Amino acid sequence: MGKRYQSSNQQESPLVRCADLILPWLHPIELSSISSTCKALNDIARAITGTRISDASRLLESFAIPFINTVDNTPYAYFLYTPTHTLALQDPLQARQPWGSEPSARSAFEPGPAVEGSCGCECPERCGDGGGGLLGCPCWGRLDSGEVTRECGPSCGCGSGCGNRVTLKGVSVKLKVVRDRRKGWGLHADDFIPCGQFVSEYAGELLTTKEARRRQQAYDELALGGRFSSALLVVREHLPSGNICMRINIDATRIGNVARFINHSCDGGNLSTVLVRNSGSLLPRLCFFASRDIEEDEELTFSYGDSRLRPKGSPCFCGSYPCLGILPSEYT
Ligand SMILES: C[S@@+](CC[C@H](N)C(=O)[O-])C[C@H]1O[C@@H](n2cnc3c(N)ncnc32)[C@H](O)[C@@H]1O
Repeated sequence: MGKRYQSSNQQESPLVRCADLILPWLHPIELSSISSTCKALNDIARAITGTRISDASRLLESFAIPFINTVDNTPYAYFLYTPTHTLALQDPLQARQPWGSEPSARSAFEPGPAVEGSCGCECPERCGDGGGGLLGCPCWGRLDSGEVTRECGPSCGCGSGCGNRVTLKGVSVKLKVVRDRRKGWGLHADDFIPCGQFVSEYAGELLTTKEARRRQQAYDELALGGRFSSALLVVREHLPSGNICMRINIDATRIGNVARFINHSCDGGNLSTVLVRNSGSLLPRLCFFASRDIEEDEELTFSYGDSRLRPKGSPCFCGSYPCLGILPSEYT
């Protein structure tokens, strides 16, 4: 394309190259019609950007979760939204999801694997209605460590109003995604969150360990180029003996929910993680609960791990008193 028509940040797309060949042949009326079409498209693109800024969750959560940026001109972060964990896609870079026009309040991704033939509870519409409170429901339970808890799920007879489906209803509190000059985007409370309140699942693609290692290597290389942050989390579920019994790799980098914006804090932050097992689901889900009362506007954080054990990370800007200055790197 003739450099005359190319603005400094314009990529030479096939469309622009064709335009350069075709436009010089047009009558004035045709040229002006093309010009007004471009203005209309520009208006539509601006409106879509505005809608995207207003809700990171694409209407897939109960409350809109806006992006707030007062530090630079990045309007929002682009990723595909899934409210719960989902099977890995062959090529997540090619996957698309409409965002910013007519609402499509339905996740397009396949939920995590189910246990075939499993049976859940046979409680009426709400567990506990049959007497005995939630304690009477066979799905209810919490291990002594408090790190794993059980809930009703796909194989249960109870309905969505059951009180033992706390984490299955998606993000349950008002949140916002706020830009920080050094940490990038971060998740903040947009209202007071009481201690013990369920906040969000860590949703993303479920990967095999081989695929997790492959992707982590690719992400590390991209991160060397600067301005790329990945969100691949490895969860290790331990037996009481302390031996690893299961590892779950959740990648929220391309497909995930707003928990992908939760930054690290060396003091452990204000969120605790709990593995929730739902009757009928093969894999547990990693869920965040408030570990203390959280004030409106406060950033939500948790500990990514101990950076003394994995000292290869980039600088940490958590600002907490015991900050070690290094972000724990994910060990895949
Ligand atoms: C799961 S993402 C969190 C969201 C991320 N800030 C973003 O903009 O998408 C993890 C990345 O966030 C950044 N990050 C998280 N906690 C940080 C901290 N305490 N200090 C500096 N950077 C942090 C790092 O780039 C890290 O790789």
